[in-house]
Amino acid sequence: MALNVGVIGAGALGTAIAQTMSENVDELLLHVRKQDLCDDINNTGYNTQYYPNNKLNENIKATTDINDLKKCDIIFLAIPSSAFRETLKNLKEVLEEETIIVTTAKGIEYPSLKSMGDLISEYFDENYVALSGPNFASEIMLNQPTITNIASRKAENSQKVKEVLSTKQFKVKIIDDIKGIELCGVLKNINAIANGICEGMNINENARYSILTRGFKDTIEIIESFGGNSDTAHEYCGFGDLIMTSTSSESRNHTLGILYGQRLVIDEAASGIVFEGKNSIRAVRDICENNNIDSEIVNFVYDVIIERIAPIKAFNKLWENIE
Ligand SMILES: NC(=O)C1=CN([C@@H]2O[C@H](COP(=O)(O)OP(=O)(O)OC[C@H]3O[C@@H](n4cnc5c(N)ncnc54)[C@H](O)[C@@H]3O)[C@@H](O)[C@H]2O)C=CC1
Ligand SMILES: O=C(CO)COP(=O)(O)O
Repeated sequence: MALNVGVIGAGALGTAIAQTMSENVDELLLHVRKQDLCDDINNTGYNTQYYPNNKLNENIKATTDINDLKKCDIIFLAIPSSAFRETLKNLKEVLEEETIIVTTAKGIEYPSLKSMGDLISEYFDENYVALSGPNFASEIMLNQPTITNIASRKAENSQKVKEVLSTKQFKVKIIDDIKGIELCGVLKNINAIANGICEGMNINENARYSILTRGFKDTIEIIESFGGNSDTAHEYCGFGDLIMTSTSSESRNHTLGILYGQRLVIDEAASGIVFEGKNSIRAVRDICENNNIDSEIVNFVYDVIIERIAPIKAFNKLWENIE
């Protein structure tokens, strides 16, 4: 394929989608922050930090120089949402205005309440595409069957991104709801934490799945209030990702919830693990307040994680109010 494609972020997801797309392009540029990891990838063919047992395809070339991305038609940002603004500022110095930027991050900026797409359009007009779905990176890396959704403001951009991403195993479905797709990714993380807290406390399954049902309903309400389409909640990026991450021990957000539910507090910053949901709680709570939405699930997660209220006390309040 003639398109030049780059990925920024050689972490779990960036490496996995680079591997997938390298099937479709002549050369895939993978931007890495650290020189030693960049050298490892180029010299050994392994991302020794994230996937020491999976050989990368030979046409993946790592670089630490952002100027190398100048020639890219499409750039995927596979970095945490907290790193978006700084990265976009740097990219603005080197990229052409028409470069398509794809966001994979499931986070939101606080206190601006801007989505990653909103941030991209601050620097690069409307040329962005959002990607989200039930997509554990470890499975994508193993070339296991996966579907994702993408959405954008320009149909031709979605089409180009679909072309570079699609393989026999990795399917891409275009939807027409840029607001909804991004919110689904953010809200499923809050639900994953909520269900993790309940699991950590050993709350019974009848209650846990009722809470998940309520979380799905709240997701729809929040999406609609933010100008999204409720149908998006029924997509892979909605229902699929919500259920997957709320119930799977592979999810970092779900695991974080379990730890809080067990009252085991870890040093999250020192762990270096990306817990997007934790960083989104205040933003989602503000979105609810601004739109007069009273989400018991959002309040529950806020009470336990931010206010540090005892999980059982927070759960009793949730259960009293849930209908
Ligand atoms: N891991 C997964 O299964 C999936 C992750 N995502 C989303 O993708 C995003 C990235 O997640 P992961 O790849 O899992 O995280 P990760 O922690 O595995 O990788 C993050 C990458 O970003 C780089 N990075 C961190 N701070 C940076 C900064 N300030 N400037 C430039 N680069 C920086 C790191 O060096 C690392 O290469 C998150 O928003 C996550 O929610 C979405 C779908 C699946
Ligand atoms: O978004 C994901 C899979 O779709 C990954 O979820 P976690 O960030 O909770 O691990």
